[in-house]
Amino acid sequence: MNIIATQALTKTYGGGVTALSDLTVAVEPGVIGLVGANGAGKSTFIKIMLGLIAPSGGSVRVFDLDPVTETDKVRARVGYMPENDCLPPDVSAAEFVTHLARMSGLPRTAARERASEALRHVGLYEERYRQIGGYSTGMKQRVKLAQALVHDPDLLLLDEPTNGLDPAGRDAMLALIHRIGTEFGISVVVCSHLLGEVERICDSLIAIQGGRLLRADRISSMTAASDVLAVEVTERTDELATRLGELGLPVTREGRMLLVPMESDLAYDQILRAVTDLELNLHRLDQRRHRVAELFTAKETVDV
Ligand SMILES: Nc1ncnc2c1ncn2[C@@H]1O[C@H](COP(=O)(O)OP(=O)(O)OP(=O)(O)O)[C@@H](O)[C@H]1O
Repeated sequence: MNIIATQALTKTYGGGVTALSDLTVAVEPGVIGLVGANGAGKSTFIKIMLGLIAPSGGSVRVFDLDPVTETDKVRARVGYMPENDCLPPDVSAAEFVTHLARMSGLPRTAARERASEALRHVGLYEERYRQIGGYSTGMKQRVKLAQALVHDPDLLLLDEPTNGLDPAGRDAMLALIHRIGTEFGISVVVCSHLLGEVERICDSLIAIQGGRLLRADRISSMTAASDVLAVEVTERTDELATRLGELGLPVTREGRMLLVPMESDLAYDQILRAVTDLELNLHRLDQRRHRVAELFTAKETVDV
């Protein structure tokens, strides 16, 4: 079953900015990366799924519910971690997360227990009675994640969860998200402009550019083997390139690697023979895999 399905979803803001255009996508459960450059329309998509803003055209269903007319039902099943800093500095994490649990409808005692549990899951149990204002950026991001988890949702929508974190903090946050997705059985949509980050922890990707869908697929399909052979020798790469050229193979060089299209089954054997004839040490010879970054035509659109 799809957890999210859109049909020709479009959002035009006042002033004529089209943030989403004709977006049709069906999303299965799992850890899903929503990637695109700044301004691609990721936050707009998330806000529409939460019923915070209405689409200008097309439709969206979350757990087969309409976020516009069944907003409460959608929010009961969805946890949201916003991008911006939005935490009150003068209360403790325990008080804040308990308060949000109460707002989601839990009785007082259950709310307190669930808040402690959510803060334990994100690694803030020991620090939960300290005021949020004294927390580091990484701890604040964890509080935001805990409040998204507190009402035991089936889907988490995380908007740029690694924002402002140093490399170690990023790794820890990504590991935590991956654990939530795999161990808790909650589906997670991780929204990011950093393709390399989401690629590490997601099963599938939705890539958008300028509000339009580039591709939605499992990462394993996106990185399927290509019809190009990559060959690398430990030294004398130029000599091998010349020899392969003489054999009529169209060779291109990429750093220390030579790339040869597999136009026929012969290419593989010809390369091996050339390496042997020249008495070179073969470092690698394999079918090159597609890279997810190839999705984005212009290199500068995402940081890989
Ligand atoms: N409330 C608004 N009014 C007018 N234009 C808006 C509004 N919110 C977003 N936009 C515009 O819509 C486009 C998509 O913005 P959105 O925030 O959804 O992108 P994003 O992919 O989340 O980018 P970022 O990573 O920078 O948050 C941008 O051009 C943005 O300037």
